[in-house]
Amino acid sequence: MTENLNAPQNDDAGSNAQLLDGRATAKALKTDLAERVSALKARGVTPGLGTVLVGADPGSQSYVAGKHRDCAEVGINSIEVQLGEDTTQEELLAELEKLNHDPACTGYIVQLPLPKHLDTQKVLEAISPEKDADGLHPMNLGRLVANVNEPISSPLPCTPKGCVDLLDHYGLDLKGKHVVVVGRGVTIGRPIGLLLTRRDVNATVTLCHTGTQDLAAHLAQADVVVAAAGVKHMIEPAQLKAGVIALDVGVTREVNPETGKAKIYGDIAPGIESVASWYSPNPGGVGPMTRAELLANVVLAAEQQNQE
Ligand SMILES: Nc1nc2c(c(=O)[nH]1)N[C@@H](CN(C=O)c1ccc(C(=O)N[C@@H](CCC(=O)O)C(=O)O)cc1)CN2
Repeated sequence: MTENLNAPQNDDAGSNAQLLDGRATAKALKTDLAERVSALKARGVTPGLGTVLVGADPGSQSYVAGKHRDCAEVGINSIEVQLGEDTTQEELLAELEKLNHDPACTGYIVQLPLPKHLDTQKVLEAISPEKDADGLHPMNLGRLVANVNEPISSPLPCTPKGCVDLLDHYGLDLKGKHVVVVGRGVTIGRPIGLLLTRRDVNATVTLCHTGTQDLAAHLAQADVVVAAAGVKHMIEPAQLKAGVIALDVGVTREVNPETGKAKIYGDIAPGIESVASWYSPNPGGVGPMTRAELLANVVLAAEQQNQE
């Protein structure tokens, strides 16, 4: 993190709210990744991303399709595994075993959430840690907890890494800032606290969840809010301090029954521009960063699996 852009403390702070543009930042990241992929290809190595989708949830289908479009954009090969809703745990584990041994697959993900009859934790544990493109295998999460990055740099969970890189891209310095994270899920809420409290970021983090007694009191104190509960518009901008940096991460996807079109809603209700100093919209903020970070993990894995 570079320049220090302290949150304004005055009442008209929101009039100059600036956009944390995830689409533009992800594009820049992908340009850099495409160069690294070209360098790998020049050495005869083509990275391959595998995705495993169980069932036909329209949101998950759309995210997986987006991941493969991104792969094509930067030159990564795609391996798509599509399984029926009634796939058993054993059948799913057998598919993962195939990917664990497939030399064309550098890294892969299992799209979440899984149908309820499947054991998500056991599934994540069955992914080879070296091919864990989501950074959600317990060994990789454990390395994040232990803050070990040498000699091998482990894959980091994509959404938290996307948040950190988005803030970094805009030169926002979180040193000494109080970050309030809302939501304790394994893909965002839990790991982001670990990233933001590393010495290179040096923020102070409060993790709020459904058991938090006075969420409003925590929100009112926050210099930075990471809203990752997945509850549509649960946070009103008026609950936040003037000058707050707001990252709207949670996703609620609603389909209009008349048009059949899906619309995305974040966790923060409309109007954040009038309160925040910086804000990430939803859509258009952390979502595209999540996708770019997935590619980054695949490229990193390919580089590490083929060290000169
Ligand atoms: N295995 C995983 N499953 C899930 C993850 C994950 O990181 N790994 N995160 C989410 C879904 N997700 C990635 O899979 C994801 C969500 C949203 C976006 C995105 O780019 N959103 C766009 C809007 C897209 C739209 O209009 O439909 C945006 O925010 O602009 C990318 C990836 C749960 N599952």
